[in-house]
Amino acid sequence: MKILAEHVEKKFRQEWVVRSFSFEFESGQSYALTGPNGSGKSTLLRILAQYSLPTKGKVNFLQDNLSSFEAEQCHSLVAYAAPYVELIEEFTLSELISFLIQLKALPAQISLDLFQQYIELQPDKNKFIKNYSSGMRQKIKLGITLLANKPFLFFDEPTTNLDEKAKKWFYQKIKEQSNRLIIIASNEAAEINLCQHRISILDFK
Ligand SMILES: Nc1ncnc2c1ncn2[C@@H]1O[C@H](COP(=O)(O)OP(=O)(O)OP(=O)(O)O)[C@@H](O)[C@H]1O
Repeated sequence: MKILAEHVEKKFRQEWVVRSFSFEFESGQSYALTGPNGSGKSTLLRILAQYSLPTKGKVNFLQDNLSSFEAEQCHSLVAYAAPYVELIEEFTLSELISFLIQLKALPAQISLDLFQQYIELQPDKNKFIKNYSSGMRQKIKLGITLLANKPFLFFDEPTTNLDEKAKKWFYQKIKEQSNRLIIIASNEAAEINLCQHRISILDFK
């Protein structure tokens, strides 16, 4: 599978954030999207995930035979973790996992125990998500994204709020991926170095 971006441009009022971005992303590969604060990494990441529309140009998700997925299928191909993608704060972790399974955002076989083992956290099962620490919430978001049965994984500043142990956990989980297409928007050297390819957004201004 591929993500094909063709002549993508994005303008907010008078500000061009991305100019003429064309790129082919392939399954089994990982890509770091880099650039200084405010350069447009998150904006471009959302467009590539088809969460928002470009001002000009287009993004297509392609099947192995290179035909495009139908627009209504695209959403089901993406798992996305970012500081601006919120968890449902009023749920406990157990309720959150059940809800995500119902939405098909997590596979049916994921249990609370399995999830906790995967994220290497044993938080209080009855605690509301809003009462978890910011690092724990971030790890939960990353766990949900990694465990989603989706071919395209998007991460925006994934190790924000994580301690060293949790960062190493995340790096290891990314290294274990082989068939998925991974895009990480980041300025962190360790996250950028995890990826096989590096794209500087400043080249598309
Ligand atoms: N909805 C919006 N309306 C107006 N301007 C926006 C909007 N979203 C983003 N911008 C502007 O687009 C530019 C790029 O923002 P973006 O968040 O994509 O950058 P970034 O590279 O991800 O930054 P950071 O590293 O700080 O997270 C900024 O000038 C920002 O203010």
